[in-house]
Parts: sequence; structure tokens; C-alpha cells
Amino acid sequence: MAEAGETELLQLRQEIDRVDSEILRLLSERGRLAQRVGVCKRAAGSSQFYHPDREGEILRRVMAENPGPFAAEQVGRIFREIISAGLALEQSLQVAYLGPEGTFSQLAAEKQFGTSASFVPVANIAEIFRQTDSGSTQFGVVPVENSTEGAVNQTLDLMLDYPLQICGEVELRIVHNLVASIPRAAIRRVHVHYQTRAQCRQWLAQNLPAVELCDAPSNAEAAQRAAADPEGAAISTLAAAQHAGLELLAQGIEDNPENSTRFWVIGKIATRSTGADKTSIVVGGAHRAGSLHALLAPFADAGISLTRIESRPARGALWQYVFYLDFLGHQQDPAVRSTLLALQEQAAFVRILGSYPKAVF
Ligand SMILES: O=C(O)C(=O)C[C@]1(C(=O)O)C=C[C@@H](O)C=C1
Repeated sequence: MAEAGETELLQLRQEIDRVDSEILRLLSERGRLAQRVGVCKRAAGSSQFYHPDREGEILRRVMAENPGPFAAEQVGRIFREIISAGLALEQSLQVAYLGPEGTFSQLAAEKQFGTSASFVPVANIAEIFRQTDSGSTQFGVVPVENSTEGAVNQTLDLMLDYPLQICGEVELRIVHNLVASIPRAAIRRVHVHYQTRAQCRQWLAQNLPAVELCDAPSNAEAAQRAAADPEGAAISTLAAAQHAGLELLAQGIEDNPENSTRFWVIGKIATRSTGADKTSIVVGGAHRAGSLHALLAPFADAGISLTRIESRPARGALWQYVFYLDFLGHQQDPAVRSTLLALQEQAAFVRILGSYPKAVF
């Protein structure tokens, strides 16, 4: 490198060192403030240290103020980590998710809580509800719907079995990767979870038409099986691939580049209104003509946007249904409160599953 260029490089690195020291000073200051918040809460007799509503407000604000050059989502992720590290000084949060390690559920849990929380992988969705209900973990992260595959019915049904509340929402882009410890030309088998296989069908047909596709019970297990198979590859997350000692051969092989999964955070806390919230409810209508229309009319009258409607068979009543509704707004907002009152007059039953800040990024 020319001498002038080298001098500039040295100067720029000195500037970066100076800025890093300043960032560190401010991080420490923020950490101490978070500790003082913890002291205040304890003095007030509160044991609730995690506030997804407050975190949502902070992330929205810094992302809106972001002057660049980083993308707003990157800024959001960095601040999520800072908050997570601060919260770990106040309290160690235990969060149950659908394991094993390296699943999309783990990525979703980390996206919501940052990596300083303690994550507990469990074997199935029902176990996430059990652990959270019994207090073994304070929170759980459960999948609700995939943009390609639709609703996760088990999660919807379990919401009715437990007195837990939805206190957060996570949206995760689902990126699939071909991973292996052998070169692409040597692949004879691909270990893959059936949902992942459905989401990568075209790519597999075009790029690996001759390989055998072997069913695996999860993306993480697919990676483990590929690691033990001298002619095998897997489709998995990068985290699971790393865990299994596999290398990335092709990234982003899902057929639909918008492929996403939505998760709910379940727990025993209520959040306050932040101005950017959603509410989820379950309603059962009378078994008569026009009853669905009657259930939806109060929302239309109040100008409240429904973001999702899902029906499930009602238990113990043949050919009757309950409806899961998600809509914008918080149950503390006056318009939502009066709409819920109007709805209660129409419906056989209404259960509010929770109001929570909308996914921020
Ligand atoms: O404001 C609070 O209640 C805090 O505990 C501080 C803080 C933060 O770091 O900003 C930490 C954890 C909460 O989930 C929300 C915010």
C-alpha cells in the first residue's frame, strides 16, 4: 500500500479505537442505569423485570432515529442485545422453546430476548406450555403460523388449555441452507424436515434432482444426520450446521424468498398499551345463520383492522367452530375496549389471549 494510504489507515484505526472506548463508556453507563431500574423495582415490591412493551418502544424509537449507514433492523438487533445484557444484570430469564438447539424456534427466542437470556430446549410444543405454566421457565416461544404452511393448530388449541397470556410476537424470515462436510458433487442423500422439503421443492428439483431425500424430525436433527453420513448433506439453519460441524454449500434455497414464521411469546405478565400493539382473542359464536358476520361487525363499526382470522373445530360440539382473531390495538385502548364489550353481546364466549407489542423487526 502507498505510504499516504497507510497513514490514513492508521489514523482511521485510531479514530475507531477512540469511538470504541466512547461506546464502551456509554454501554457501562446504560448498564448501571438498568441496574438502578432493577433496584427501584425491587424497592417497589415488583418482581417483574422484563417489559416487552418498554423494549418495543425503545427499539422502535432508535430504529426511527437511525441515521445510517446501518440498516434499521441491524440497529434494532444491536440494541436488543444491549437490553438483553442489561436485563441479565437484573434477572436471569428462562425461556422454553421447541428444540433441539439450532432450530428456527431458538432463533426466534433469541430475536425476542437477545442472547443473554437462558434458553431451555424442550421436545414438543405442549411441553413449552407446561414449563411456562408451572413456572419452570418464565416465558415460552411457540410457533403460530408460517406464511407457506399456514396455522400451527397445536399452538392455537393449547392456548385454550392454559391460563397463559401472549405478551409478545416475533416474526422470523425462514432461510434454508444446503450444508454438508462433503463437496456438492459427492452428495447422494439430503436429510430434511418435511416442512423444509415442501418449502425448497423447486430448488431441490432443479439443483439436486438425483439425490435421495431422507426425512428428519427437525432441521437440527437433519444436520446431525448429515454429519454422520459420509454421502449426506442436510437442509438446516446455519446455527445447526455449525453445531454439527458442517459447511455452507448454498444459502437461501427456499422457493419463496418471503417465507416467514410468526411466533408468540407466552407468559404470565400483561403488557401496557404502546400505540403499536396487537390483540389476540378466541370467540365462539351462536350456531345460527349470520353469526360470523355478527362477530365481525363490531370490528368493522369501530374501524379496527383484523390482521388474521382462523377457525378451529369447537371442542365437544360437532360441526361448530371457534374463531381466533388477531387485530391491531390494545385491550386498554378505548376503541378496542368498547368493541370487545359489543362483541361479548354477540358471542357465546370471548377469551382474550393477550395484547402485546407488534413485532418490531
Ligand atoms: O425500563 C425497564 O423497566 C428496565 O428494566 C430497563 C430495560 C432497558 O434496558 O431499557 C431492561 C429490561 C426491560 O425489559 C425493559 C427495559
